[in-house]
Amino acid sequence: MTQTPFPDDFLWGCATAAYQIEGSPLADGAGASIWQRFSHDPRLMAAKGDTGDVACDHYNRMADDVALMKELGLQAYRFSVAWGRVLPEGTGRVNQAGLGFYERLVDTLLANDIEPLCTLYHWDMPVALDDRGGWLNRDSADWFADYGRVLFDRLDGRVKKWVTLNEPWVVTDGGYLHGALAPGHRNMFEAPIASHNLMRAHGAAVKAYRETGKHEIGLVVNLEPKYAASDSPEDQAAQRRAEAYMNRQYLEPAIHGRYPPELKEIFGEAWPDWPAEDFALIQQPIDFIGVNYYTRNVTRADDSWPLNAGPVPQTQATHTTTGWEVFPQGLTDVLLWVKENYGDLPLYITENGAAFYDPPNAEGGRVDDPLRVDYLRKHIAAIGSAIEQGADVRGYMLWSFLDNLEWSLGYSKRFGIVHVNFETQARTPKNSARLYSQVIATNAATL
Ligand SMILES: N=[N+]=NCCCCNC(=O)[C@@H]1[C@H]2[C@H](O)[C@@H](O)[C@H](O)[C@@H](CO)[C@@H]12
Repeated sequence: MTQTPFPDDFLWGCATAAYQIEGSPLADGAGASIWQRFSHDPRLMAAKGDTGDVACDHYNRMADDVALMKELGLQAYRFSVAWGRVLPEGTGRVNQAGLGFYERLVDTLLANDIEPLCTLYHWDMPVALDDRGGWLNRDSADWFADYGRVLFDRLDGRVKKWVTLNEPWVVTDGGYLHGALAPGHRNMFEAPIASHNLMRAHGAAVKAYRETGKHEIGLVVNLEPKYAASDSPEDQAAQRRAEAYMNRQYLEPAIHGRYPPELKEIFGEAWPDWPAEDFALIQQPIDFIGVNYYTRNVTRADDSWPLNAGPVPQTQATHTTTGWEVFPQGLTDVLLWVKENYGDLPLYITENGAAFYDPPNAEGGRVDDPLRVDYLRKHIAAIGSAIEQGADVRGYMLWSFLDNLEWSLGYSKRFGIVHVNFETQARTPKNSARLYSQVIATNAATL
């Protein structure tokens, strides 16, 4: 066994998101989100009948869940705020009961020596704002900044690491281009507009934070390294398009105040001429980049829409139940790619994990999940390798603490290191949770 020690102050935690775990989406005056609407629409939801009405019932079980985080030795916990709990109409009136839940969550975490990392937007826009155009409305930047101010004013200081957006790529590719996620639009002209307004909103929220904030704020992007299938010019160009579309579309404007040129090539007439002043807003300096890593993509030229670039199936590799290749090297590669392209901003792995079939094991409530244990060992070692090569990685938020609602795929895709029996709401740490506790205790990767 080889041990790779991590930096002394490396932060080990887990990540979740409001709509995926909380349940009670309309409790205590909360306003419905686009996921409340989407999950109840059998025409849209792939896993028909799987809604966020109960989920992991975390809204009612928060204290016990935090106690379990403490038992596992978590040092940090990345959660998201349901915008509609705090601002039921999205703007204006503050729902103190909703804000109070997050205040209790933060205080309970701190009382258990667990650092809170708070994500403002993890996909659940209030329907009241979606009905006003949602991310297609340029006013969304102001709506989002005002929402951020409510949270910054109440929680900054207790929360010292803020995230504006979780994965703007998934929000627009899933919600506006392909329609697989809320709000379920399929429109090539809408996707760039939603993307751009999301990034304007990111900038506006960072700017609002700098008015009073005394700590750190960053952006979380999902990065999937693209490896050209061959040296052919066609595959090389396909790799550049795929990398620009998923991996550069958000970091380029946030860090460099520009878009990659491939996006105009991809979207053509659907790619607007953006007002120059928008980039000054988007390019607000941030304190860290959050990287969500799950898998890689071997990319070749094909006739798929809209990229004319698609994956080469890696049939020999292990895959998760979401169909993603297990490829730990991609995590090392993508962390070094961020360093090379976006400089030495501190990095956090804000999500990494895998869904596998986890047969609950009756004996003593154990859940044996060897594939996830292996996945975590290898990906944590991959981070150690990136750190050894100069990447300034400060923490790791494992996805996810609990089995939860995997968006349109429902509850069958289990990412948790803690098994949830959705009939009884019983929580059972899996063997992967025990492994993670050891990693945290030793502050080292062991392979
Ligand atoms: N093909 N392929 N490529 C992989 C692309 C991954 C894009 N999806 C994510 O990153 C989502 C992120 C989300 O924050 C969380 O809310 C989700 O539960 C996890 C698990 O799905 C991940």
